[in-house]
Amino acid sequence: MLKNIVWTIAGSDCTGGAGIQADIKTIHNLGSEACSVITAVTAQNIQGVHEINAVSDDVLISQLKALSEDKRPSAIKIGMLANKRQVLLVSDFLANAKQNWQVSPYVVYDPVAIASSGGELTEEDILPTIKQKLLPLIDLLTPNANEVQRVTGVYLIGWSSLKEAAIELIKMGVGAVVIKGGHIDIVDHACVDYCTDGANDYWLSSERIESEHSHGSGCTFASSMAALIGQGYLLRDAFILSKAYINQGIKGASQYEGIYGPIWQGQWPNNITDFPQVLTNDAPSAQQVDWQDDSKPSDVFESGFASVDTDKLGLYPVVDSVAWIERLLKAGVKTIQLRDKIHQGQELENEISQAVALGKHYQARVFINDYWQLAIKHGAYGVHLGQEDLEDADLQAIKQAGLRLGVSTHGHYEMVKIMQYKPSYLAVGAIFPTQTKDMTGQIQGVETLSQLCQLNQSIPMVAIGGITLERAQSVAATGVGCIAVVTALTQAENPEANVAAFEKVLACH
Ligand SMILES: Cc1ncc(COP(=O)(O)OP(=O)(O)O)c(N)n1
Ligand SMILES: Cc1nc(C(=O)O)sc1CCOP(=O)(O)O
Ligand SMILES: [Mg+2]
Repeated sequence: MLKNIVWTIAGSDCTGGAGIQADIKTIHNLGSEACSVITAVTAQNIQGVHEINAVSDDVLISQLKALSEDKRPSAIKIGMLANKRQVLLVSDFLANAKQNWQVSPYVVYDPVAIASSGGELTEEDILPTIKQKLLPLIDLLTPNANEVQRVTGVYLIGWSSLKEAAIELIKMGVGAVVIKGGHIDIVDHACVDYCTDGANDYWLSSERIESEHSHGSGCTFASSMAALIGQGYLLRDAFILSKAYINQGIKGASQYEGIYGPIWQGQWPNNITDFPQVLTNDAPSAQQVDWQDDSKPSDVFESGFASVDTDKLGLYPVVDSVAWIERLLKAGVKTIQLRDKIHQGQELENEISQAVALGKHYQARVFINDYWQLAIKHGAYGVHLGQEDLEDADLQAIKQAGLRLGVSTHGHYEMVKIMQYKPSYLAVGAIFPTQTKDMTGQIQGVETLSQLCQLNQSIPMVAIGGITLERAQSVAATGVGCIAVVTALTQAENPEANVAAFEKVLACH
């Protein structure tokens, strides 16, 4: 299989802990192919940076040229640029690549203005040139607190100042920003990281890990972002995965002796304890860091939603009428959803009450999509809500009525966010492209589904989106335990035969 190629344009760190060495280990360990363009050879150790030997213009250009010929990347990570000439050369190169390459590379820049060990990494003040020439070509900038302050002049003294600084950076031309929380001291027990593309904001909070061994964490984070976005992960998913990678790396580094050791560039992060919390209004994690002045604790986080009494919900048809519910319950289905996007008013209410009655008759789990008030009124087994639906729903009312809650998620970020609510099940989609709903840009594939199943071992999982009988085996092999389908049954020649065939596949796992 062809690997996704990621370049790192950065300086060599002879200790191996940061710079190009950290980048290559990260990119490789996360499953991409790493190519390197060395800008400088540094001599450094735990005492600091002793020497910087910038490569000549010719040496820099010849590396870029050679790689351009047969190793074009999906993403490029830029770290240390040693002088103004290098900033100009790399900017010219990127401008040309973005304009003329068939596939424009996604460019991540970690503005290593100041080495973590304290020594300056540049020969002169290159900031004005960076702002003028390089930043407008950057898709994602990953500064720490010092770098944010140096570039924007905004001091990070409260959570809203991170937003303020990010807006300044986006005005300078970058596509998206992650402000890393490692050196932000608004709270001392947690590390809060912020990501925005100007339209969407993502906030993560991790318990601060007391360790002296974080050398190379900035390089590792930026390389991880480049590798994951190059592999097709959404910004928010690359963000949470990269943060988990750093947490794993800092914990793994504690085995080193001495001071200021390097972070560990480990394997794919698949331990949920390494993942940060997603900050949402009213969540306990947000209160712990005083995230919002006006947020108030919500009881909904205190306990989980009613259980579905099994960790494997089996085949889960999602249908739009009572007629389909009756037909499929007769065929032996035990979990089903009424997803009625047509009826309104009394007709809709009649559909819901009949669906609930059928569920009771056949002793099956009937979930009602979207209409949580009617589901409560008619005593449904459960409710299914999407991300946007959650914003308007009264979750406490659903919980108090004893209804189960299923929630749609699309990737790592949303799954970790929703796990805080302890729903009755978590749906992941769309696994494959589907004609039933526009899921552009949110196709997960079985590999991601598998990662998500490994991460969440506490809440039953459901896979949905483009799943056919032919694809069912690969989906069930992830350990998901439940397959939700629309067209694989509603457009089948023999839906009853397909029910039996899906159940057979699921029973083998
Ligand atoms: C099992 C299951 N998974 C996902 C969905 C989609 O829910 P949502 O995102 O709210 O979109 P709509 O179905 O309301 O269009 C679902 N219904 N069921
Ligand atoms: C309703 C729905 N929700 C999805 C999600 O990913 O949240 S995918 C989807 C459509 C599923 O239909 P089919 O089985 O025909 O592909
Ligand atoms: Mg919905």
